[in-house]
Amino acid sequence: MIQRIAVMGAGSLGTILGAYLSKAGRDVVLIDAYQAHVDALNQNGAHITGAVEMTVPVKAITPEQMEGQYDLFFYLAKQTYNDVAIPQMMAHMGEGSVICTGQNGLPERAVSKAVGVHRTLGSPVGWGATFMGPGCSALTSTSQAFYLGTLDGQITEKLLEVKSILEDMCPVHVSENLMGYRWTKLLVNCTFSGLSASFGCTFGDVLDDPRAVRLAVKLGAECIAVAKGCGVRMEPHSLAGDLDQVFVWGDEDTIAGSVAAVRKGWEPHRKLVASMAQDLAHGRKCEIDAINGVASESGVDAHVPTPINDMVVHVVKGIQDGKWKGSFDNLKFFEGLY
Ligand SMILES: NC(=O)C1=CN([C@@H]2O[C@H](COP(=O)(O)OP(=O)(O)OC[C@H]3O[C@@H](n4cnc5c(N)ncnc54)[C@H](OP(=O)(O)O)[C@@H]3O)[C@@H](O)[C@H]2O)C=CC1
Ligand SMILES: CC(C)(CO)C(=O)C(=O)O
Repeated sequence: MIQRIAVMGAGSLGTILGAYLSKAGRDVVLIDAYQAHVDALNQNGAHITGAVEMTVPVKAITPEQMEGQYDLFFYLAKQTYNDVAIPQMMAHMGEGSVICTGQNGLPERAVSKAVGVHRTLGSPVGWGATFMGPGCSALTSTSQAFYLGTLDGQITEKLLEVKSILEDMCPVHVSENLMGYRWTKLLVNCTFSGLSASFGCTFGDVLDDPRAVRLAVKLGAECIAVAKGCGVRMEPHSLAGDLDQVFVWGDEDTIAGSVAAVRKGWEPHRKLVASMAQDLAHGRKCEIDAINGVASESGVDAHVPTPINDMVVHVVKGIQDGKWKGSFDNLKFFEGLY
């Protein structure tokens, strides 16, 4: 039975999930490395703005203040912090404890390597958030969903318990095919998040630029080919639309049809700025290796070429290393590839 819950990494997403679980009366603590944020959460509550407005009293601590065992960790720190955060959680887990990772990419690999497949759940997140400052996060999606599953496809009692906890916030779609959800979310991040980071722009700016939106189609087609090559059957995701209609690469008429479908389907998300782009704007390392980097690596394993994903990794790493800035000038790197 899950009683003690921890949200590990209470930033953009974790502040919001923690607020909903606290509001529902759960025994939940928000754990974050940013002391001023932890102090603000304890003093003023979690202030959620954007698609909802609410301020909820919450309990918050830093990782060093963790005590005893937690039954469930919702893991929402960036994958760039895995080396520190996973051991911190492991020190406070019992045999029956689980980590449910909502991180982007294919994050169950690192978590299950550390704690075992039986203590790993995956929960691709179908909504967006932006950290506004100590104590405050903005919910940037008007509708929200979680997707949930285990690596071995079993629908366990623990999984169903976690489902009912996440339902304190929004609908939860459970499937035996977690990797199907993962790859659809990975496509969302490889396409629009990768380009939002490369060009330092919103999803809407990608839609509006004829070359960028074409690149998004080609990136999506690469992801679908790699997923197929890896034997993954992709599942529907609220942010991605009908993949087989939208991300088809072929002759010019086919590409024009895909571009039109992408523009229509992604219009509601035009204000989103990818969390990778936000990290770069703040001079931080972003999750590029865990996103387009993972698509490229999986392409190598599946013998599927991924030239556009490879180039997104190159461009974003160049921004991260201060070699160039995120701007539409970076379209030049993709010339001749699409
Ligand atoms: N934001 C979004 O819209 C979405 C994000 N995601 C994914 O969810 C994950 C979390 O993203 P997001 O909420 O944006 O991330 P944020 O960076 O906003 O929040 C993560 C928080 O974790 C803190 N942190 C870092 N290390 C530790 C640690 N060892 N222990 C506890 N806390 C720690 C960070 O502190 P500090 O600031 O001091 O580093 C930060 O406050 C990522 O994998 C992201 O890709 C998925 C869907 C949407
Ligand atoms: C799709 C998106 C933009 C949702 O906010 C996301 O996953 C991210 O920013 O990392």
